[in-house]
Amino acid sequence: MKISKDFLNRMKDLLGEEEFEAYVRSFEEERLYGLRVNTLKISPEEFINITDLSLKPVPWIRNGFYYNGDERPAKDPYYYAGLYYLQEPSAMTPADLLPVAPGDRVLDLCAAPGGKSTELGARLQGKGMLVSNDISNSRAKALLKNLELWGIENICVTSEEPGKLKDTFGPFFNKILIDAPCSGEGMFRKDADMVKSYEEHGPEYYAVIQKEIVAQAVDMLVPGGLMLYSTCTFSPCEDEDIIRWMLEEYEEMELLPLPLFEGASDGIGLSGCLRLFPHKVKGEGHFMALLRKKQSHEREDIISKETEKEKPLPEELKEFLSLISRQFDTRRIYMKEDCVYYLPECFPKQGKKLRYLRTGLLLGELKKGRFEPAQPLAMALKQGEFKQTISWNKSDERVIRYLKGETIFLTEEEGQKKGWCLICVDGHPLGFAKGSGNTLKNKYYPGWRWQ
Ligand SMILES: C[S@@+](CC[C@H](N)C(=O)[O-])C[C@H]1O[C@@H](n2cnc3c(N)ncnc32)[C@H](O)[C@@H]1O
Repeated sequence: MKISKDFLNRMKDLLGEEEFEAYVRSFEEERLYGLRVNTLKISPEEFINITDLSLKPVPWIRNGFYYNGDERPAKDPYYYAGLYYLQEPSAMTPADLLPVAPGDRVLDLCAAPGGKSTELGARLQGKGMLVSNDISNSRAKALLKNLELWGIENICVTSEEPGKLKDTFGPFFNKILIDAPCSGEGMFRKDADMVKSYEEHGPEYYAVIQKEIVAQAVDMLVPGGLMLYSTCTFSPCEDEDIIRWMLEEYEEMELLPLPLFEGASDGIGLSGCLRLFPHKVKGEGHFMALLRKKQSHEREDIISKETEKEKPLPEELKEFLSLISRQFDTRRIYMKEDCVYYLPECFPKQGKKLRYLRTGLLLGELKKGRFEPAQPLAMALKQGEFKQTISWNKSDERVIRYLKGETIFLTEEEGQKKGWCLICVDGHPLGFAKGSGNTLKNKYYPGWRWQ
């Protein structure tokens, strides 16, 4: 790997001679592979019991694990069931340090492909709302898939400039994550391509963008709300300098010191921030700072108290929802063209239109008197919640055949099925099928098929 002298000199200045040597030696070590367990669907302890992967815990992340680089966790039915997300261990830290709780209104401003949003969404446990945004439409599509695979139902996915979100939402969120676009110095060992893009756009280029994003985010935070700013780069001009600038520019913002853990370092020249270096932790490079907008109590008027009226639902939709043992609040059901969505509980009425890739959980489509359930609904269900469920062991060859989109035949023991069935692997939903005698017509979403 060819790293510019200029960058290495800057690192030497930043770290001092001795630590710099240790940093350079870290490039000879193998890159690390990590996965994070989806606590919406399974506990880390249960996951360890059922997986074939050889896992070792990431010491500072409760649901984070290292796996061996020669294993292929993305070719595993449990991956298709959304039980885990593949993520470099240091990158697990920002979402872990933003204290998100059920009921929060969370904005992940630079969210694609969803490494942090998936964790934030899991922490909401279906209550409150997560708005995940990325300016890049193509990256936002990957984000949407990851969030839906993960089974998060209270999401909105947008692809907008932060200023447009600010004009629409105003001060609305009580937790904001900015995982800012950056020069990526902390990822050189993991991804050699980062070195090439670094030559094109270095720290100074990104510092301008970061300030623009932060400025919009401050205005979207309610008083008392928390903001976690993170990058995967080392240059202070993208890290501590941005935080210092924010504190000077917005006197309502204050820095909340982050707790250090073994291997983590304090901010450079600004105590209370947190840095991760590849020569000190088993992970790549990261920077984080937690801030709060001052004022002790939140504004009461943020969410409109205006309540929607109960809506009459089409009969075919009512009939399908009766197969699910969960109460749907019909005021949150939103129909656009033939698609039916279930909006998050605090979805605000907005004046201006945003580029939404998704508003809430996609329940399905109304098709000439029928209702066809959608893949995201299957992923958001628990096995016991759907009337007719079929669960196969991971070793049953029909699991992969189902994921490939093939028609499946039931055994005599399984009996005959009629109508919609939720297909599961070891009790974890994969998608829908429609039973007709001993045949299951495959309804797995074609765009997600096993390749
Ligand atoms: C570091 S990556 C985010 C990684 C993501 N948080 C994750 O954990 O998977 C930064 C993202 O910011 C997006 N981005 C760049 N400029 C932006 C802007 N002005 N507003 C919002 N997103 C932006 C990029 O498209 C990129 O996906």
